[in-house]
Amino acid sequence: MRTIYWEDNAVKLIDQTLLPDEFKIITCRTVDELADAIKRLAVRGAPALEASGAYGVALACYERDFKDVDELKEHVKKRAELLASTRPTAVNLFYGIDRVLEVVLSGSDVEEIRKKALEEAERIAEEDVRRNKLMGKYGAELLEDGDTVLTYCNTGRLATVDYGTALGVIRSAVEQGKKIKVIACETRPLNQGSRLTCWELMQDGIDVTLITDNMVGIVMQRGMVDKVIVGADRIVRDAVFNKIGTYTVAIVAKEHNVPFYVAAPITTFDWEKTMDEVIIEERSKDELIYCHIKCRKTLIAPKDVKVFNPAFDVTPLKYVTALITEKGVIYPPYEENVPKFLKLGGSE
Ligand SMILES: CSC[C@@H](O)[C@@H](O)C(=O)COP(=O)(O)O
Repeated sequence: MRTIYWEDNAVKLIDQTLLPDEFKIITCRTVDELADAIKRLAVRGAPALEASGAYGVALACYERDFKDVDELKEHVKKRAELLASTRPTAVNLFYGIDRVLEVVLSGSDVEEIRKKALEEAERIAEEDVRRNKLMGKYGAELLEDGDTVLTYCNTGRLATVDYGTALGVIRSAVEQGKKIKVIACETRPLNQGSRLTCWELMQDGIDVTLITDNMVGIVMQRGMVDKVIVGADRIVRDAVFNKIGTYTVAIVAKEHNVPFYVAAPITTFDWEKTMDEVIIEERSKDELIYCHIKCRKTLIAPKDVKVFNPAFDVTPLKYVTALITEKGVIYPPYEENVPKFLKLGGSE
């Protein structure tokens, strides 16, 4: 089933804060509800955020009655602003919002706009699944039978509409009959690796071993890792933004000559920008000082301790062996090669 979908004039999504303990679908009938789900990471992962932004703008068209088309457009613009304010780093969120908003603003009839906005959102969701499969196909060529792949955060079907980016590459290699083992990092503070990646891979019968984030050094030093594949929230001219901790993994991989691959769709590229121009989301102190799943109120640090909690970090492109996209695998020099791939078109 899909991570996020449209049903009965509402956006439905798997609540990722509860997994693996509980599998629950949330129904968002208003943009406020969807914005809240995005902020508290009930839906997360750059491509899933792209679909969330797209469905969110479509949802704004259905939220209430409008006396005319101008009133609808004003309402939808405000709702789009709210969606855009939820999370700043993953560029895909803005891509999804803007694409559907453009459809809304170019329409001239309320019913027609509603229909076309929803069709556009559904198209974006379909494109995500298609491009993940393509990324999987291209990326799987980099994996050999018997490889152990280390991955970080969750880049699977839960982080996308379906199939996944970095996990999609692993999935695709396994579908080709290759024996692949995965080492999943826990990914503190919200444990997307231990809670989501391990759950997803085990559901598919893919061999996965969980480690804490501070075990990356020892597994590389012992030669237990053949390749690293991670996803991305934004790829700029000089760096990859991804879940906090990715940079450390990249440096350790470089030290041990382990190839470090990043799998992401073309809509994750923001090639006009450089690393200094991107906002890194800082999240609540509570994520570090409390046990945050179910036992939310158990202190695991002194309540008054000072906390720094950035959600993402910046990995300079010099650490990246290749970028896996739905258009193919891009190798350095990126300055020269990425623009050629971007010219091949958007998300397909
Ligand atoms: C295919 S998902 C790629 C990235 O979005 C993923 O690695 C990541 O960093 C997600 O962060 P999150 O804070 O869980 O949204």
